[in-house]
Amino acid sequence: MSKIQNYRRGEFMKRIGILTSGGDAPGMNAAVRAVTRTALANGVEVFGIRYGYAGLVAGDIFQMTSATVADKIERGGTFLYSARFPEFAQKEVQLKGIEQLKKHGIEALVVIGGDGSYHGALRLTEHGYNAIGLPGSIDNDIPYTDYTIGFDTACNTAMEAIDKIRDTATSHQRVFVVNVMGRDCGDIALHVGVATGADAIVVPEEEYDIKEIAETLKQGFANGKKHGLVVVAEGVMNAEDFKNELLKYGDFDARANVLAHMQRGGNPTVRDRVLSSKMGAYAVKLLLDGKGGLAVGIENNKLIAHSILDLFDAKHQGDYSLYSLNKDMAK
Ligand SMILES: Nc1ncnc2c1ncn2[C@@H]1O[C@H](COP(=O)(O)OP(=O)(O)OP(=O)(O)O)[C@@H](O)[C@H]1O
Ligand SMILES: O=P(O)(O)OC[C@H]1O[C@](O)(CO)[C@@H](O)[C@@H]1O
Ligand SMILES: [Mg+2]
Repeated sequence: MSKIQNYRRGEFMKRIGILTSGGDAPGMNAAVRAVTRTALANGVEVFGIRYGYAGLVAGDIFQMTSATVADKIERGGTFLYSARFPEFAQKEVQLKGIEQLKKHGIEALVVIGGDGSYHGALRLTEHGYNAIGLPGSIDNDIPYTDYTIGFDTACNTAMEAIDKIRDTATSHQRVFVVNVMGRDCGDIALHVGVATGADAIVVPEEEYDIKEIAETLKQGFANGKKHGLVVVAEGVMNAEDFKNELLKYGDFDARANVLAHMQRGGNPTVRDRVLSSKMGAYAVKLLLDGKGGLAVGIENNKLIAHSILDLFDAKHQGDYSLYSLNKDMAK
């Protein structure tokens, strides 16, 4: 792996920085709080960096106290703000970011974000600044972690929205095709589909047969069901297009619905707050141990840290047993 600075625990490390990057996720604030409070408890000063890597390069950096992170654990979004800043893939831009870190005496960084943000963290570590990544993304698309920060909240938000959709679907005996987020990952669709009793779940990781889905829906109505529900991961197909395809195989009264960014907002659930708190504290421990270029994860309820490099060769493994489980229950 890349260069590692060997700070001794608490001895040389005086200041760390923290930023949030990529798509925001509920629980990011709880993670920032955990990092800040844990660092302060270990005698390390903490600097917040606004607007992800864009703010790092621009020098939008401020010292945080315990009070800065008060009243934040329950809030959605990220109070440090986020940004997509593709310029950070360029070495000269990364070096500008490092100049800012040096200017503020910041010796190491915690980055909360997705796979793109991890690339930035790895580059900083390679340039001699230890950076640790925390998986902040609603998509649950990051390898070597069972769950990402924000996934549970997003699933609950989508589930509640679909429960409401079902009220109107039943009243009118309609079929609803609902898009949930997840870009190229079907985890939100799988979990939410099972939790809402969907007739079919469509995810990028599994083959689907639209004719078979139409038959399941028809059978449902024949069995006395008063509504139909198909949960489609956004990466597979737009809900409107999927609905139109479905109508080729069945004479349904159907509607399409895209839940979109509402899934990214809202107060984090207990699970997300606890996960964020554990991961944030662990990231500080790793930095105090002189480690960098690592991504924090949780596997079988145990905190782990993997080289970020390993993550780029791996693919997140979801619980695909949910797919067949749902198929059986939809019959
Ligand atoms: N190859 C790279 N090298 C350095 N920095 C990168 C690289 N790729 C992405 N980044 C930085 O990380 C930021 C976030 O990346 P991206 O937009 O891919 O989101 P993400 O972290 O993967 O989150 P999500 O996919 O969950 O929204 C980018 O805007 C950029 O600043
Ligand atoms: O509109 P934006 O910010 O580009 O993000 C949309 C994407 O972000 C994600 O929510 C991940 O954060 C994806 O599921 C979605 O495709
Ligand atoms: Mg990403």
